[in-house]
Formats: sequence, structure tokens, C-alpha cells
Amino acid sequence: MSCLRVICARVHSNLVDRCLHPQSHGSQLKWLAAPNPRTYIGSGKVAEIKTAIHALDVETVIFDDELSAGQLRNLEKAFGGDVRVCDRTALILDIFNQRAATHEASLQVALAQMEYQLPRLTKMWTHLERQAGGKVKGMGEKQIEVDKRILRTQISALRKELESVRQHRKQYRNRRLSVPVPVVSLVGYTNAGKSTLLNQLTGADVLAEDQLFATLDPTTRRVQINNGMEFLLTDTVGFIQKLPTMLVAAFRATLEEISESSLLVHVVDISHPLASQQIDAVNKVLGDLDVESIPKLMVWNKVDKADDPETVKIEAEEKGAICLSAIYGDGLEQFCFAVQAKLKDAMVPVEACIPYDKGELLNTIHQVGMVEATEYTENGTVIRGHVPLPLARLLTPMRQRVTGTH
Ligand SMILES: Nc1nc2c(ncn2[C@@H]2O[C@H](COP(=O)(O)OP(=O)(O)OP(=O)(O)O)[C@@H](O)[C@H]2O)c(=O)[nH]1
Ligand SMILES: [Mg+2]
Repeated sequence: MSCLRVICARVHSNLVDRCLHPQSHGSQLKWLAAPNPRTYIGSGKVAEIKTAIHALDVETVIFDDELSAGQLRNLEKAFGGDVRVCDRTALILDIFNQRAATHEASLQVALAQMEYQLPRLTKMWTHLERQAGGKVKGMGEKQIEVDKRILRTQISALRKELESVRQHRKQYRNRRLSVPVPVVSLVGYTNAGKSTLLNQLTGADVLAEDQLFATLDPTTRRVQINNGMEFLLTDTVGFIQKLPTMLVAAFRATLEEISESSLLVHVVDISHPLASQQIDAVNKVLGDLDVESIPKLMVWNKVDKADDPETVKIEAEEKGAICLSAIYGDGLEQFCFAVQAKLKDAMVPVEACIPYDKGELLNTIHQVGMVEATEYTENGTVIRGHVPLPLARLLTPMRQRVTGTH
């Protein structure tokens, strides 16, 4: 396989300059006020990249934004030869395509890819007109219409198949009768420190790297709090800004677990200059995932890197956020207490008498609920505390007195 060399280009980035002129980096940068509608970058930058393509034997040029069909076509024409131009969306779709492990994930990525291709079909058929020497004008256009129709039909078939896969999984979930340990999901912008937090709390060995999409597959580990209560902590793929709608669908399979969580922990890299935009981007994706009803806990991570950690801590307290430095393990205890408090809010108060031959059930109550008092009686162990709703239902026949309901 031949080696792939890539130049990344952005209108407001000096990456290209760094590739082209490592010595003069940072000297004279000219930024465009707006992307060029024909080529996204200006003509001078097109020429510079073309020089670099020849000098470095580049095969692919990746743009850190979504390009229109016209921009893709014009850039490929300008760069000439066999150079492939690819945009941010296509790149992310490629990554997801490689990682899609389940049937549902594969369907979703295929759907996203088709939706991406639909408005970009144009360039594929211009060769027909060229072959005909321009005599048969409109030949390519007709073919494009046919192709678009085929793609639309495939898209609607895929949507139907996906819907039936989802319905099936939903029914399966509803039928599950096992007692669930509360699931807490870590969500947040990519590189916020979710995997680092999971690793610190559970001794897991999830790849935590200073790179985009270090995590793609959800990982779940058990966390035990000092008082014996347990919860499952799930690490998921990070979100990103400028996430095209079609990609939210591709993320959906990976993020399926989120919708089953008892609590969402939103991890923020508070030291990042764009932290508040990243929070907005994550909230936007969460909105699309239909998880509004799940309680949330905000965690401000990387406090150690913040300009003024003390001010950040005061601000966090005002906003009900937990301050952490996951990498150094600072604030983990407060984090666990906050998780426990939030989980308790979603639990049901219960008082029940567990017969002595149901020791396993008693263990489960200790693991997933919060036992506040225990008394040993003739008929069994009387416990008073809070448990998740499904467990409270299981305890109904043994209940003595329910002190309230949610
Ligand atoms: N200074 C500092 N760096 C941290 C902290 N937490 C994580 N990092 C670093 O931030 C980078 C990203 O951490 P990850 O845990 O991989 O982030 P993530 O949110 O899982 O990223 P994705 O999987 O890409 O979504 C790594 O280089 C970590 O070492 C922290 O509290 N302080
Ligand atoms: Mg990660």
C-alpha cells in the first residue's frame, strides 16, 4: 500500500503555512474574510498547496470543513493529476465506516455516506460529456438525475431497515427483567478527558490520548463508592463541533447506551479557550439524541491547566459543577459523592423485609441502591433506603411501608 501524505487546510489556520514554510511559520499570515465560493481557499493558497503537492508527492488534501460539490470539483481540477480532495465530513465518515462493528452502526454509516454523496454526484458524470466532445450536452445531467433517484430509493430503504432494527432493540430492552445497576455515562467534547476519568476511577486501560476520537467504542466499568454502592460508568465517543446532521445519525449507534443511562456526566475541558462553545456543541448533540429527561451532572475537568484555578472553582460551585483534574486524580471523591446524590434523586424510597433465603437480593439492594438502615427481625432483614425503580418493583411483595413515591 502506498504511503498517504496529507495536507490539512483551513481558511483560518496556519497549518498549511506550517507545512509549506516551516521556517517562516507565524510570519505573514493572510486570512480570508470568508471562504471562497469556488475553491474555499483563495487562489494564492491554491497555488501554494499545488506547489506542496508536487514537492511532497501528496495524494490527498483534507479540508477541515465541509466543501460543496463545486468546491471539491474545482479544487481537484486545480490540483490536477490524481490528487484526491476530501473534506471533514468525508473523513469522519471514513473513520466511522472503519469502526462500525454492529449491523445498526453499519447501516447508519451507510445512510450518512449516501446522504453526503447525494448533492455531490455531479462530478461523477461530467466525463460522459467530455467523452462525447461536448456534442451531447445534458447527457451527464440525465445520468445524474437517474443516479440521484437510485440513491434516494436506497436511502429510504436504509431508513426503513434502521427503524425496524431500532424498534426490535427497543422491544428487547423493555422485555429485559434483570435488576439494573445504575448506568452513568460520560459524555463530552472529544479530548475533554472522559477516558482519563474512567481510567482513574476504575483502573481501566482505555486509550486516553491527545487526539480526536481516541475512543470510538463504548466501554463500561464498575465503580464502587466507599459506602459499598456501585454504578456502571460508560465511556463513549467524544462529540465534535460542526457535526453535520447526517453524522449525528452515525454517532447514534455508538451512543445508544446513553439513552439507557440513569445519569449523564458532561465532562468539559475547562482549560480550553473554547470551552463554552464546546458545551453548546455537546448540548446540541444531546438534544438530537433525545435524552433531555435523563439527569445531568456537569464536570469541569483539567482545572490544573486553567489560567486561574481558584476562580474556576468558585464559578463551578456557583453553577453546580464539579471541578476535577482527572489526570492527577484530584476531586474524584467529590465527583463520586455528587454522582451518588444525583442517582439518589432518581431513586425510590423503600422499606422492605427481605427473607433470609433471599440473600442475593439483599446483595443487589446494597450494590445498586442506598441502604440507610438495616434491622434483623424474625421474618428477615428489614432494610430502609432508596433503590432504582425497577428494583423497587421487584421488592413490592416484600414492602412494609413505602415512605413516598417519585
Ligand atoms: N492537564 C490535564 N490533562 C488531562 C486531564 N484529563 C485528561 N487530560 C489529557 O487530555 C487528553 C485527552 O484525554 P482523553 O481522556 O483521551 O479524552 P477523551 O474525552 O476520552 O477524548 P475522546 O476519546 O477523543 O473523546 C489526554 O492527553 C489526557 O492526558 C486533566 O485533568 N489535566
Ligand atoms: Mg476517550
